[in-house]
Amino acid sequence: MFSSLTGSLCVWGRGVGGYLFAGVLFHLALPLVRSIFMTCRLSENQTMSDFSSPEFPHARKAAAHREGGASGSAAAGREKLIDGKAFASALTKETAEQVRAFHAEHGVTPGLAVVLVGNDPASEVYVRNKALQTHRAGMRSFMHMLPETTSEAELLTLVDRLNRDPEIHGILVQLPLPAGVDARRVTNAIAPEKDVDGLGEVNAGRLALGLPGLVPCTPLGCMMLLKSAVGELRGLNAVVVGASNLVGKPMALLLLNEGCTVSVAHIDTVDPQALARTADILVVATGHRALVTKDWVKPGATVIDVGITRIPTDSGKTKLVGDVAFDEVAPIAGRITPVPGGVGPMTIACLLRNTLTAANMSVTPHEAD
Ligand SMILES: Nc1nc(=O)c2c([nH]1)NC[C@@H]1CN(c3ccc(C(=O)N[C@@H](CCC(=O)O)C(=O)O)cc3)C=[N+]21
Repeated sequence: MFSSLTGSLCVWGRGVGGYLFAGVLFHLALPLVRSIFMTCRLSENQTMSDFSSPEFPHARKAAAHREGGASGSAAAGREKLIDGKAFASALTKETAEQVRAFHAEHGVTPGLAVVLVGNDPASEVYVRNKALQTHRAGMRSFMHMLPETTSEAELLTLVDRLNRDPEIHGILVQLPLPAGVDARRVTNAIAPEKDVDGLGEVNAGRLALGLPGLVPCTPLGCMMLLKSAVGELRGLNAVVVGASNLVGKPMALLLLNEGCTVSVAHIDTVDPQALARTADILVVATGHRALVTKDWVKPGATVIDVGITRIPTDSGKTKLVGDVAFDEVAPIAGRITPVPGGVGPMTIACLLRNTLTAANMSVTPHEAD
């Protein structure tokens, strides 16, 4: 088994940081942390000490967070926006530098295989952006575009081949898969050390246990944004709306591992709005556009919008909208991610990070835990 998680040192904080192996992996992780703080400074006019100062223990921070709404009622200014696009671009730049260093040291270029079956529009958006970014980060991209009619057996054969291919360090099978294909079986067939989506049972179990592993890209990206916007999360009330295996569940676990008090609202929750109003941190991942209106949000809360729905506009074009009614929520939120330009770009940047982490694991001898 593998024993590290470079891309999310900052996310796991002391919980999992303590498990990290020294050496090359720290070597990788530290510049990343620096870059994240650097990005924070750029976007928030804060200094690194603002994040680590002992003068801000979590209790005071939580209290300040709860009171934040009073002054946050002006129209949403730019400073309210959590700029996922800028953050992701800094992160990918950092990854690219580390890919170069990794190549210089090992003569290996990290390779990512993406398997897309059929033509789900959300997945196509993702694939388009991802291919671009992979090359930008100096990695190799192996695309497998398969017809809607591809059988489960064919997919399993392909995954098996990719598992054995030494040029491939990360494998991502786009979801959703066509009806008739057991997505769980396919996802789980990916070797855990190449499972850059973190959706297999080994990595999901590791996350649940607070052990290092490959963490699902979207929740990982959300955590990075949260840490940059809020700093210390310990003691804050977090509500995750949506309980999917892809986002909601791993998100809740990451927040729990950071010391938040976490609630998950889902389809059977009796009063999700009332629950959401208790949140200092509100993460919304339901796929229902504009579900979360201002009545769901406590003034001053930090709102992370994972939703991404493409809708037609009056001018006959299309646009992307989130699960949060941005125009009415932004004025009362403390900080908020936009759609597009929020979580989406972070998902891709974290996928590249995870691929580099996986490539590192492939060259670094490590013991079983
Ligand atoms: N195994 C798996 N893992 C995934 O992470 C996964 C998946 N399957 N299937 C499809 C969804 C969708 N998804 C997106 C990621 C980034 C953007 C993204 O970059 N969005 C840009 C906008 C792009 C544009 O303007 O078209 C933004 O929000 O700013 C979109 C969608 C990952 N998914």
